[in-house]
Amino acid sequence: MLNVNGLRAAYGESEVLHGIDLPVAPAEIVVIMGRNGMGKTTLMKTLMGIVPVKAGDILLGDAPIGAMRPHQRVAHGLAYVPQGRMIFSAMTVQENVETGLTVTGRRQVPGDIYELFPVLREMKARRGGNLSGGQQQQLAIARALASDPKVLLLDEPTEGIQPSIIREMARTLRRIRDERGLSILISEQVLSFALDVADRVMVIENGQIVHDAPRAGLDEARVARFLSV
Ligand SMILES: Nc1ncnc2c1ncn2[C@@H]1O[C@H](COP(=O)(O)OP(=O)(O)OP(=O)(O)O)[C@@H](O)[C@H]1O
Repeated sequence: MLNVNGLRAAYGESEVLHGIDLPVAPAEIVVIMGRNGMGKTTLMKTLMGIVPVKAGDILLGDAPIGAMRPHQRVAHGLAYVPQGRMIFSAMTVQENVETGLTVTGRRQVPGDIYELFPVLREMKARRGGNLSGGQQQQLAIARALASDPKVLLLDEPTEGIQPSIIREMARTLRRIRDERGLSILISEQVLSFALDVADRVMVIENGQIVHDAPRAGLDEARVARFLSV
């Protein structure tokens, strides 16, 4: 569903991604793990078109999207939950979700989004800034789903969220995958969450993929070693 081949990206002269190959199958959840500064956020931003592609291809289904502007990528079915969530804090919960509708032409938030996140239905009229970290993360995912994506990107979704909510988030993401057949790519540092949610785990180090294995039979100790400083 998402196929990335030989992807390179740079900030000015400084190349940060050095040829990433990354296939994400339909309805597959892939978690990219790596320590701070290894290139996870740069990868997400390059996939979204916030950082330009220096070389390589990004295919979403059959469509080459690597030269498209971010909003065109969203229209083709890519959705993004950025690190830090970026909720519009002065807008209500409902208004936040509605900002995700723009590419679909719909006026109303589909009810199944609130079925996934009942707490958001209860809090529709609250300002986004008044929600807890876990609720804001649900809101950011709901906003991304409102654009009816084929591929969902989440950058470090567990950051600043308590362990019980992290486990619930893993369940919800698997449910979204099962119900919608969505492909999901997550960047993460928390190994227990990756083990809960992933079908495949990859490790990025200094802008290169250094490990790639299915969740079943994953050598957890080896992945943990990559994550320790
Ligand atoms: N805007 C920028 N300009 C120049 N260099 C940058 C910029 N953003 C990130 N970098 C550099 O790119 C490299 C990868 O950073 P990136 O943020 O992608 O890592 P990360 O794995 O997402 O880390 P974190 O977990 O801290 O978010 C780092 O060396 C970082 O210093």
